[in-house]
Amino acid sequence: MSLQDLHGLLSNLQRNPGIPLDLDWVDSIRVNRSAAERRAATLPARRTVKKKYQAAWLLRAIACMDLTTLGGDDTPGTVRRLCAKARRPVRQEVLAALGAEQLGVRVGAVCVYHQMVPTAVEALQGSGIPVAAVAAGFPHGLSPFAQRLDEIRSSVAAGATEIDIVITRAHVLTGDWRALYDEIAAFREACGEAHLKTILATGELGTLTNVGKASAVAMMAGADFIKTSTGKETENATLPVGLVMARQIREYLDRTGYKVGYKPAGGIRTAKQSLDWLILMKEELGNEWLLPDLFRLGASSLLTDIERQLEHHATGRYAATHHQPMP
Ligand SMILES: O=C[C@H](O)COP(=O)(O)O
Repeated sequence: MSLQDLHGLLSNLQRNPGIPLDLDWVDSIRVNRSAAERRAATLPARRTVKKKYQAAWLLRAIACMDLTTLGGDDTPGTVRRLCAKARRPVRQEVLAALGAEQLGVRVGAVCVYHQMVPTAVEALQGSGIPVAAVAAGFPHGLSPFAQRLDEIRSSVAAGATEIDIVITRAHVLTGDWRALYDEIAAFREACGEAHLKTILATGELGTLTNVGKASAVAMMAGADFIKTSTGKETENATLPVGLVMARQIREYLDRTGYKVGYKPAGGIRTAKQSLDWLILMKEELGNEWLLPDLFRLGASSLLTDIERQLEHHATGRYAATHHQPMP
């Protein structure tokens, strides 16, 4: 199956409509941090990707990547260059050497601030690559609620088909699950047909138990994806957090029959880290979560290292980083 076909599967997935808030379920969630850390530590050690398959796995990581720029210094020019990279993330000669020219390699989405949505939509026209916008007072989620809803609607009107919202961390830290549920459900409604990715900012939630509970509430409220971090917290995506969230996704599937996607984001910079995340998905959720409709890696600089590793697979040599220019 080509990577284009994988992207084609996107539209066939039934969206999670959400379910009523189930507080008994939320109360029952308890996470033992040391057990989660031990299990997460064994994942990269127990399962490695054999060298001959590594290039294919790295191409898969690219297909699942939300290529991101969320800088205060973003300009239409840098966003256009990023979109050009999104269309052709790996140099032609590297793909040719890997025998992967026909795969149609491209990224999962391009993720930008609202201001840059029209530029990205125009630059990606005809590519089939969705534009994701961060919204709802990103990164802290503390602007007036009505404004956060407006922001979502404006990004959808501008052409974003995926909306990455942030939650009010205080709702989690005070255990106000009803407020969290209502907030996310309102964001989902404001998204309309656009897919809702719910950023939990896990590094600010205090405990893994809170991460588990917030994951469950977000899915109950209708999140299409749950996502770890904004990339702006001190602690971003970690494997123990990934394990907790993946297990909640599995639990939600078992109880409701709905598949919710997963997006680790923030601090994922090396090809090796991207393989660790793919292994975690395969082990905990199975092969369907290795496809862009259910898995994304949010990253601003990961592609540079993946391209470097692919070049090494293709030629046996490492190129200087400046040979894989990013905007
Ligand atoms: O959602 C994506 C993150 O903002 C990217 O974080 P990063 O710059 O650490 O890769």
